[in-house]
Amino acid sequence: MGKADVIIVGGGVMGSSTAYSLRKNGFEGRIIVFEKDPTYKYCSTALSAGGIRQIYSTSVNIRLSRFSLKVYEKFAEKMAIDGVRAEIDFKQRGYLFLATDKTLPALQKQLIMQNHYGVPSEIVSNADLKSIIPELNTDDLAGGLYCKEDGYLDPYSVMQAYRKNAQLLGVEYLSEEVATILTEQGRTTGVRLVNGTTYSAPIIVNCAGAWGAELSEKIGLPLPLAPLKRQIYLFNTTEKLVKPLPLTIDPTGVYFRHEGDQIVCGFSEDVKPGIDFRWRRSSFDPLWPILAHRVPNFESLKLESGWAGLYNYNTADQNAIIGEHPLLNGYFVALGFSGHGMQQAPGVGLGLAELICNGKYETLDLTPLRVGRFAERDLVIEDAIV
Ligand SMILES: NCCCC(=O)O
Repeated sequence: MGKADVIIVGGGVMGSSTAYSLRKNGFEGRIIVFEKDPTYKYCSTALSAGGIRQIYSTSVNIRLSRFSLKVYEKFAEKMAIDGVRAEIDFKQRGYLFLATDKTLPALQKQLIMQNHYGVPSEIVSNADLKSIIPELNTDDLAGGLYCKEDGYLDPYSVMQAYRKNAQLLGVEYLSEEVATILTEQGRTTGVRLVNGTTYSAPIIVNCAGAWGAELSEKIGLPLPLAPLKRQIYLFNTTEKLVKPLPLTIDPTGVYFRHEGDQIVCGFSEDVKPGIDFRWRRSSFDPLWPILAHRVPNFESLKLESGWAGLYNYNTADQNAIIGEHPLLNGYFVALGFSGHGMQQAPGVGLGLAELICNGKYETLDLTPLRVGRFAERDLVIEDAIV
């Protein structure tokens, strides 16, 4: 039997940010991260669209995302190894929610809370929209909510930088799959791997993403989570846009941004919950007219490729579930990010590390995202879920 002080299940961005932050917070014990797929082929981090925004409607999401964005701004230098910067291609080209007459008042309300926490978001007019995206069709719009500090980055590079830095600090990564968490008298005692080996540890952190719900359910602690397929498309336009795009969200929910010279776009389709990575070209058909209506240059687009990833979707309130489980000592979770995990990973890792090392949050209060909120009927109602 192996022995550790902390076991983290899942080595994606959440698990790796947590492992790294534990070390940075002075945790000296043995930390093992079990990652079943070291190629990260199906990991939600690697398949994410990489949008980084602070424009949310709830205090906890705004604070957590703002903290994380500030980390990303200095990430390349801070995570450099042997003088080699950890480039993450963070392009602060802004985030833009386009609004109709109907949706603008809700965005105006969000703005007050965002500005209160120092987020430099602003309500922009149709004329402003034209200066941000000169080709935009604003005929049916009433303006938008824009934050120029926001943008997009390369999620895989962020995850790898956390992983490499954690390893340099002595965190062990083992390419094994955890079959179940072991418990005894109301506390965690370790994990059993699919290969039959057991590892003991007083603290287990479930960062298993889309597979995290199943792991929790096996020990009788179901969480309101479901994996949902999300497809992303990459296309070319013959007529290039004159300016780089912010990550732009159409009132229909279709979003798009530049990826080099190409455009990445996505949409949260209505799908049945389940593990499904099949990318279908035909799913793009309904998006094309929406894109062509919004930016006439997209009329003649050429769909090049795409991929499908999974949201670890919180079916109760579409927000992260973070912290120690109230019914099992030593069992911590960071799950349910519902498509906004990349925007929060640095803050989540730090928060969990503080909670594990010191028994409380110090830098950022993430209590609103606690596991117990479902039983307490104290949900976090967030209006800005894409
Ligand atoms: N979740 C896809 C990217 C858009 C957003 O949530 O900001």
